[in-house]
Amino acid sequence: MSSTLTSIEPATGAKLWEHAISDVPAEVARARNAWALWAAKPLAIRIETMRRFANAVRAKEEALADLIARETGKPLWDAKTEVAAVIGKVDISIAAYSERTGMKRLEGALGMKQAVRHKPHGVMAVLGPYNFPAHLPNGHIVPALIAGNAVVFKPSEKTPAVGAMLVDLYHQAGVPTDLVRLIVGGPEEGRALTAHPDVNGILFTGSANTGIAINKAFAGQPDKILALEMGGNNPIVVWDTPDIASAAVLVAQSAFLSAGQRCTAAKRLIVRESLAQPLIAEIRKIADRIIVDHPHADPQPYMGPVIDNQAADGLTESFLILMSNGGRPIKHMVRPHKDLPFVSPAMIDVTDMRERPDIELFGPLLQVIRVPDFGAAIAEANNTRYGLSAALIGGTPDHYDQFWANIRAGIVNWNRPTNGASSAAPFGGVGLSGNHRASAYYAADYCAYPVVSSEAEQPRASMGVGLKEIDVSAMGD
Ligand SMILES: NC(=O)c1ccc[n+]([C@@H]2O[C@H](COP(=O)([O-])OP(=O)(O)OC[C@H]3O[C@@H](n4cnc5c(N)ncnc54)[C@H](O)[C@@H]3O)[C@@H](O)[C@H]2O)c1
Ligand SMILES: O=CCC[C@H](NC(=O)CCC(=O)O)C(=O)O
Repeated sequence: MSSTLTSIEPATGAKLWEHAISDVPAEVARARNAWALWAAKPLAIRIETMRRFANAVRAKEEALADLIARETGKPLWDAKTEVAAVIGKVDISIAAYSERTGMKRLEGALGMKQAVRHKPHGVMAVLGPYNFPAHLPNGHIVPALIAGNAVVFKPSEKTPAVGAMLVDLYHQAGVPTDLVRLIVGGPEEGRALTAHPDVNGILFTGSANTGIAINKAFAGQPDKILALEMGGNNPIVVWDTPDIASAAVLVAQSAFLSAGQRCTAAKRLIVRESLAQPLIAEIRKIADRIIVDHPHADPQPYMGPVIDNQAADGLTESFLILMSNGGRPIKHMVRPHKDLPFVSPAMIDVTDMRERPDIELFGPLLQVIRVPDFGAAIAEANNTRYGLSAALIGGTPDHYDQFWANIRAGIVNWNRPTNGASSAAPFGGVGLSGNHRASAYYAADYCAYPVVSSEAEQPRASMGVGLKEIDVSAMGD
């Protein structure tokens, strides 16, 4: 067992970063000790510290974007949008805290006064994915800190350097060093956090398999908070539209942005049989023009590599498995460099497959399903255990009403891509995509619990009915 973790640049195979594996109990103890003082600080101080964090990120935005691009392989322009989301998260979380978990006064019958306030849970463990190594963990950490929690943060073992830089930025902004602790490690350290008695909750973003494992590990512990943000097998349905060119662009963006490594990426294109041929031809033209290159290349690429060779091998193998089970290739997945994880965008028609695997193929691989009518399109879209994002392109307002009413997902869009969700809205899915604890604007909800207090300035009271009369004659003078 290695005692260090090494991070590799996907685009070059070069070593990027190395660090000793963390001592999980020691880090949790430091966060636990720092918690009470932070929770007792006025909200205004916690908010001010988060604003300083946003400024600290602004001051280092070039360096952070560069590191994200190098460690994930995503194009530099894509990494810059991730940094913008990190900065934007602060103001959004401040507004969300006051709207969703702020203080409220209620006036009841007979002048009874009640107050609703929120308390932090304690030490929250944040487990991050590799595809958005800064933005998505930050989407748990900022609301957790505003609410008064301490945080132990374990970035993905594939992107620890970005995680380390994020933690440095919190500290530079004045977040106490012991309050946010970096945990360097992999699944073993994730399991140690899950099992630790002093961790009050896990805020997780990652794959459904890992989310389910954590859910099982938490069985019988109703006192622990668990927010699961997991993957998707997201459908994009294209129905009657005169604008095939725009529909094709929306499909290509949904499927191939960030090399398809977004939880909201479209994995299945469901299209009316009569539109299939012209639409597929148009998407193919776009896919043929997509530049796949190093994140810093000039001209700028649309896609970089996927995260590592194992992921690239898994995708090309999946393409072959779909083919050998009846899928008809529309555009093959090609690996231009034998030892590096670059893959080209790929499409396969799986309409005639008897059984389609309902798994998230986390890369630029789009499966096409042709259907005869709108009812069949909705049935196909729902033919998944996941339920994160779904989009309808084209169709009438009636089609959209029907789509919205029948689709089982946390994001249901019309004439917009499946991905690119806003931080200013709730973000989460159902089924294998999440456990009904939406993140983004609703992250405030799982970072604090409500406490209701009935309050009066004096202990004035009466028992009301059901008491014996007082025998006044028996009372002394
Ligand atoms: N819904 C969302 O908001 C969202 C956002 C981004 C990514 N994702 C999903 O994340 C996945 C890609 O990320 P990934 O491959 O890094 O996910 P992953 O599940 O492999 O890892 C996520 C984190 O969990 C840790 N971990 C792994 N096994 C663990 C265990 N048994 N116990 C505790 N922790 C453990 C990892 O070390 C990592 O930090 C995709 O499925 C994607 O759809 C979801
Ligand atoms: O990979 C998963 C996230 C993709 C991204 N979603 C968000 O950024 C949600 C907003 C937030 O968490 O603040 C997308 O939809 O592209």
